[in-house]
Amino acid sequence: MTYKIVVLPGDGIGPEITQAALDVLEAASSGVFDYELQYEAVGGDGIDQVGDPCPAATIKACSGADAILLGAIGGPKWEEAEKTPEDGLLELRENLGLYANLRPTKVNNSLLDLSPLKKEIAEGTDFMMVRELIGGLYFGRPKYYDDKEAFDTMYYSRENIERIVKTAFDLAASRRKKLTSVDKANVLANSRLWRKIVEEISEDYPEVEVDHLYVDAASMKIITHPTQFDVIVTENLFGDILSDEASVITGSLGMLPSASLSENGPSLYEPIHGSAPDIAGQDKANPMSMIFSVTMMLRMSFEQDALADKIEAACSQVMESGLVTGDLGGRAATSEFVQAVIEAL
Ligand SMILES: NC(=O)c1ccc[n+]([C@@H]2O[C@H](COP(=O)([O-])OP(=O)(O)OC[C@H]3O[C@@H](n4cnc5c(N)ncnc54)[C@H](O)[C@@H]3O)[C@@H](O)[C@H]2O)c1
Ligand SMILES: CC(C)[C@H](C(=O)O)[C@@H](O)C(=O)O
Ligand SMILES: [Mg+2]
Repeated sequence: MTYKIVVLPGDGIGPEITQAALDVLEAASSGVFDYELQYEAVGGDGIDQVGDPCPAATIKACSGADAILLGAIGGPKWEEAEKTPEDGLLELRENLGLYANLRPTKVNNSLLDLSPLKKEIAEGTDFMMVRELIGGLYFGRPKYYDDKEAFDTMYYSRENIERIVKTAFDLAASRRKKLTSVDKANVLANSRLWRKIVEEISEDYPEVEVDHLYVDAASMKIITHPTQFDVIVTENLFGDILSDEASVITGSLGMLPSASLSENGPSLYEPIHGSAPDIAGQDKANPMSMIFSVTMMLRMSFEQDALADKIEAACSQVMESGLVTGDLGGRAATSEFVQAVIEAL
């Protein structure tokens, strides 16, 4: 069976790390996993190619794919566009119904030196953030600003909260059976409903231990006690912020992948970071976020666990040898790192 993977390289370092990860996949998968790639435009690339950051052809191709890989979008060139690359990304997520964004923070205990945290704090960190991806302040209407005032709308329906919370409970039940729900129920109406629904659904999952944290305290505990977490579930904006914070425990934002799931359609895999315009085009980007996005795809969309393990083992071996990119304190170029991973396969 030949699987169809739609590839959206995007902008900035997006195309560089996408190519790097696909080179690794090609070298590792020969004779084991058969796939074909279809490239489509998104973000600034979509604006440049067809005048739209979320072209209809891209949505159509994604809908018919077995999985989607996205590099990153955005950059100064398109900041003033009528429809920005970021608008395009949100439109893509909404159109594909990608409601659950899974962002794993897992520390490799043989690479503890890469973490800015003390070894004894970072060691054993392994949690999954489940970020609601198509609701909340990002999508609520009205949304408006002029020179005198601005407003955004934070909106969640019961159905949308139930859907993401159930996904998080299912995940916790398959892991270490601990779920932390992060909200701001001491201030926000949205969070009050969120917390109530988490409590209701917890009755269906007696084996899962549940606790609630306010988002400000959560941001502190993620850094001081990262091993205390198993699955974290939170709304869109909180999840955006907390996951960039969490990534640092592994050593760099350039390490974190994600999987975005819909109810029936294909899943989309992308790094959690952006297009890094400050290092784009310089062969400096850490491709690990994209390589891990590919291994998440292999596991979650194609049940290719052995292939994913093989790729990750080769990456660990290279990083353990000290060959890492600048964000992790090393000097390796992206191309040099990828070459070493391919040799280690
Ligand atoms: N999903 C996405 O495509 C996505 C996510 C976040 C930001 N963005 C967009 O990206 C653009 C830049 O935003 P930003 O600078 O705030 O965030 P960013 O995530 O692009 O970069 C933040 C910092 O992390 C570094 N970094 C990120 N990924 C790295 C990697 N793989 N290797 C090494 N270093 C890496 C960058 O060099 C930069 O110093 C903006 O247009 C923003 O809207 C897109
Ligand atoms: C670019 C932006 C719209 C996006 C988000 O906020 O979701 C990004 O920060 C992310 O984390 O994927
Ligand atoms: Mg973000």
